[in-house]
Amino acid sequence: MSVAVVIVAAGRGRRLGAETPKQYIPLGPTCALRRVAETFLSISAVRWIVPVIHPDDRTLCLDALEGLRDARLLPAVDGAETRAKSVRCGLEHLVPHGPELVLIHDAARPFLPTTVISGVIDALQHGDGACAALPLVDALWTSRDGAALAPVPRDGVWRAQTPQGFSFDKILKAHRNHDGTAADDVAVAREAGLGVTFVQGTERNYKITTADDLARATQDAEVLDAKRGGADANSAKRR
Ligand SMILES: Nc1ccn([C@@H]2O[C@H](COP(=O)(O)OP(=O)(O)OP(=O)(O)O)[C@@H](O)[C@H]2O)c(=O)n1
Ligand SMILES: C[C@](O)(CO)[C@H](O)COP(=O)(O)O
Repeated sequence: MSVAVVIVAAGRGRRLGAETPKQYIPLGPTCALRRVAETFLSISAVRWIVPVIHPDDRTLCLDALEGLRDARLLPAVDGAETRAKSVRCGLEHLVPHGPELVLIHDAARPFLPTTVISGVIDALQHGDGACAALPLVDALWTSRDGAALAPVPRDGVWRAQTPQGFSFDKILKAHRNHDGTAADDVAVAREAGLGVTFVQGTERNYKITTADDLARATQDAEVLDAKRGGADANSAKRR
């Protein structure tokens, strides 16, 4: 199965409110966009990767991806004013390549384990759509003016993550028929009547949305890079 990847990175990070869009903020030596690109490049089934960026971020993107010399990493394309419209820009760019499957991932989720990617690809052998997700564990409430009103049943409620993967032709058609407002691609797929299976995500694959998330990501990057540095040093000693 030929697999393409769309990395959506055209957002402005308004809820974080930093000067630089969050996908380009250094997390240790490398930013979220580069971490995500490197993770997908480590998967041999992946044949094409297209980053979708804001037109104002061309230089930031070139700096972020500098030195990643791999023909599978295609030049970045411009996104649009909503996430769904940005995804569509990426999908349209992949049309000439004719992939069978496409994985769509947020650049703002920097710590994506390769096992989650494999889980999504595996699930696509049996259906049109698959989404990394986690069952909800906290109690859910409605409220008014900050006061608790009523509990909301949480059985069967999931928190969607990315990657969200699909048969390429079907999700392209779904996006072409969609108005560009959906929060994620599962919503676009369901609107088109496609089946989507949830596969096991992980808490590590969180999205940087707020300042707390950025602080957490900065710490996680330090721990992860230290571990990797240790592992690299050990394997060099064994050689
Ligand atoms: N018009 C948009 C909006 C979002 N995204 C991307 O979609 C992912 C998830 O979006 P979100 O966390 O909402 O990012 P932002 O839109 O940047 O954040 P905010 O809503 O706080 O402005 C991010 O990787 C973001 O770059 C995109 O490519 N194009
Ligand atoms: C695509 C997504 O990351 C899945 O959780 C999410 O829908 C992005 O939406 P947000 O509302 O901008 O956080």
